[in-house]
Amino acid sequence: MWPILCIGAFIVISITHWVHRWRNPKCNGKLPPGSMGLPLLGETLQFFAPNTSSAIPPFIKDRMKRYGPVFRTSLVGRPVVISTDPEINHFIFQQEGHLVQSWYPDTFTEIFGRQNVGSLHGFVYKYLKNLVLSLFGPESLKDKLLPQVELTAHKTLGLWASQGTVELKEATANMIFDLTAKKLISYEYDPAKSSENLRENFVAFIHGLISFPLDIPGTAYHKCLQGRKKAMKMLKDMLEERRLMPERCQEDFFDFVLIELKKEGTILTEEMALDLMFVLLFASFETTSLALTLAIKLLTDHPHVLKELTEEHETIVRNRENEDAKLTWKEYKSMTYTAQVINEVVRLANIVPGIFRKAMRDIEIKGYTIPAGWAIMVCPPAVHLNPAKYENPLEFNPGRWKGMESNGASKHFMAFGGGMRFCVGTEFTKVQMAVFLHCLVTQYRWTAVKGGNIVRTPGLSFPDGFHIRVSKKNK
Ligand code: HEM
Repeated sequence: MWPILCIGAFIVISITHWVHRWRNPKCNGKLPPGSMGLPLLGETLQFFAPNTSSAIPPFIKDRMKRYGPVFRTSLVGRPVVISTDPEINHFIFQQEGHLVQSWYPDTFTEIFGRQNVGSLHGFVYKYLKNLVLSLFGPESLKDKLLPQVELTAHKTLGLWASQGTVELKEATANMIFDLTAKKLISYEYDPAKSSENLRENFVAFIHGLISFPLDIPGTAYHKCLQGRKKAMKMLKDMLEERRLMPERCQEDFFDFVLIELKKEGTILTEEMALDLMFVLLFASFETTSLALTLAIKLLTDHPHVLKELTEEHETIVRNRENEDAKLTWKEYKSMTYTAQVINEVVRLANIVPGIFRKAMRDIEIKGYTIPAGWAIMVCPPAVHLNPAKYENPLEFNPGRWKGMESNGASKHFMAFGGGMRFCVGTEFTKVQMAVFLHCLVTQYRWTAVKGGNIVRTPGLSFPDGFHIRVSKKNK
């Protein structure tokens, strides 16, 4: 009897001690206020709970009210400090490689690969970043990508006009995926040649990425992992096939990789190259298609903005010697109001609801200590919807960006991140959005048919899609 009682008491004391330790983590200073939630689960379920508003996510807003702009919590088994404070966010971005390091939950690494650019640091990271910039940076955009983007937009819009209704999120994602896949690996899906479509493996990806990490059949996360496996196999097979082909000069990213892998002392590995291709394919189409879908939804709901935008683009066409000439870089750079519309769309879209870092040592900030090893989540929606900075923050008002069109990143605008890890695809996104809008408003009109409702988990999604009917304008 006594031994059983003793064992029982020992178990109760151990669990109580463990729960107490969970709720009151060790810290060599003062932790930010907050709750660590339930043991192991933390506050993960509340964080991922769907909501249909475009305001600051309820999870964040409630805690800002209760604890102030910086608070602690636990997400997917990790202690996290969440910052909604523009000064702290800015400081964190500037500390990359010093006090903090880019870090994402293990689930992200599982999906994007251990050698993906977001998980690499130091000179290997710099090497990969330069590689991406050579593909999608300003020089490449100006000389090669701008005409390709315009051609793709024209072709796509022509196709849509010949169809009944189009579900915009899926249709823009397909358009962008095709363009990026062509640029990176010269991939074009041909059902006559292969039953496997690379694009199909990326379905519902953003949903799975920012969802509860439960790897069992039926969950979004599981679907995501299965998609990654199949996509990686296809990419690997394609690279193998290319290796067996006669050497050709550099036409796409695969050619570059094969040349680079042959060099003595190269730091590029096949795994790194494949993870990079996967990340770029995902990052380019999933994010920009959400931004474009929201842009068209907002333009549909705000005819006065659409009118001003259309006027800007019609003026560009009118001022040309030949109206059918191709868009030039100078014309793109002259799209001032369009740039304001794009900034306003990405401010409201909050496509990336959290940017993660890991504290490399104890960080003292505004009277609090963030312990070494903890995750830090910078929260862009809280910054973008701050009424002290953006009057009527939920209003779609592109004019608020007048004079600040070329805003890269600032303490109050971090849709594309900030500091050393600032998004390398920013200008590519802006070119794609501006050129697509140019082709759309100068040559086509559209009407909304159904859908357009938004859900955030906390990543943005359109659960019923956004269905529109497109027709050619009568000139
Ligand atoms: C609306 C469109 C986009 C949004 C909102 C967006 C947002 C972001 C954000 C917030 C980051 C910073 C992540 C961090 O600091 O940890 C980032 C990084 C990154 N983005 Fe984008 N992005 C977009 C489009 C693109 C495109 C089109 C590409 C591909 C060409 C791309 C490729 C990348 C890459 C490779 C990184 C990692 C950079 C690094 O670690 O230094 N993004 N993006």
